Amino acid sequence: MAELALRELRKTYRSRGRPAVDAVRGIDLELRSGELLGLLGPSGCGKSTTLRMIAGLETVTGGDILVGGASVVGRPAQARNIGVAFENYALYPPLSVAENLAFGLKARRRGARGSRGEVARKVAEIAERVALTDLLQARPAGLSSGQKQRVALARALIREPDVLLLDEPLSHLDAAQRDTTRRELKRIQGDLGHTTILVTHDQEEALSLADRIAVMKDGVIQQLGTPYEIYDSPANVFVADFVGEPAINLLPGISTGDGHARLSRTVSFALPVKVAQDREIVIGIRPEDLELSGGDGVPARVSAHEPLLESGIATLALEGVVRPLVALTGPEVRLVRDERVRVGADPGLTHVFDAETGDSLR
Ligand SMILES: Nc1ncnc2c1ncn2[C@@H]1O[C@H](COP(=O)(O)OP(=O)(O)OP(=O)(O)O)[C@@H](O)[C@H]1O
Repeated sequence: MAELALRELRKTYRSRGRPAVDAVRGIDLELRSGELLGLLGPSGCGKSTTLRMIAGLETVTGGDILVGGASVVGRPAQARNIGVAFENYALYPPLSVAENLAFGLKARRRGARGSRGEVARKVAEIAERVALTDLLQARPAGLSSGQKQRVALARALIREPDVLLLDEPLSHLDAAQRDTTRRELKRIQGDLGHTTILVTHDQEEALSLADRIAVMKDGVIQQLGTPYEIYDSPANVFVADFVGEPAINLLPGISTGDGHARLSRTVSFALPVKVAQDREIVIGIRPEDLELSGGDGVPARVSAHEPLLESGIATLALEGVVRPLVALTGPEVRLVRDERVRVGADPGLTHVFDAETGDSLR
């Protein structure tokens, strides 16, 4: 396995008669050998373009890509030793699973093809790893989405790549398959220790699989950190809003200068840091960090309560505040519409952002 580094990587798509699209605007990333990095962002943020440039399927407008310290930018895809498992599987329908896997091996070894025995041994070995042994003679059409996904993964792995690229590996799976395949993927990646980039728009996928996450928007990395760092200390409003389910409450307010944010004439929350008086800010409080208490706290009216099994979700109205507040409630809490409650938040868990730039002020 090798380290992977992206240096100031850029991509501008130019097509005649159309404005140029700056899809990737100077990305810097360093992956340790064996690390799994999640590249997370909304549709159109440049994730796939980044992956395709690393794989050699897309030209680079600027910057460099280094595998094990050596630039691969000038090399064609087949000479990069990078394994790619794409969203749409790209399996060959007339071939059996075993043949699809062997094909992956041969495609790279053109000229220096391994012996038949060696190919068969590698196919058997990788099939065992990803639990495909019983399906080696099946055709792709007869497989479930999760099984097809495992074949695509096995085909990328059989090349013993220096770097593994996974593009939305779980997006075609139903909820139950996604859970099991995600666990399998984590186990396999952990066992084999490939340096891996996983592209996804699904925060759960990124949070559960990745050692570190790079959150991307408009071709720029907004924040790079461990899942906990991203979740606990979002660098800006975009990251705070993109990561977390239900989404963080983001409420515009004015700093009072004495460690509070005023959200309306009667509603204010304590801030984790001192902010200059009259500065326009946005406070962020995660639904799970709000406490419904009988004692102190801000008066609120319940506008809806969804009691789920392990927890509930309360939607609350604060006096004079336009946006509703969403709070997670414990399994024992029963609320009715229009009930009056008090809601509070630990200032240590409250986030504060500049209203204009969106940057965190913590
Ligand atoms: N071949 C192309 N020609 C022109 N523009 C492109 C091309 N491919 C992608 N783009 C544009 O580049 C930007 C980034 O696209 P990209 O597919 O990398 O984003 P993404 O984050 O992977 O989104 P998705 O998850 O929807 O694939 C988008 O604005 C997209 O429209």
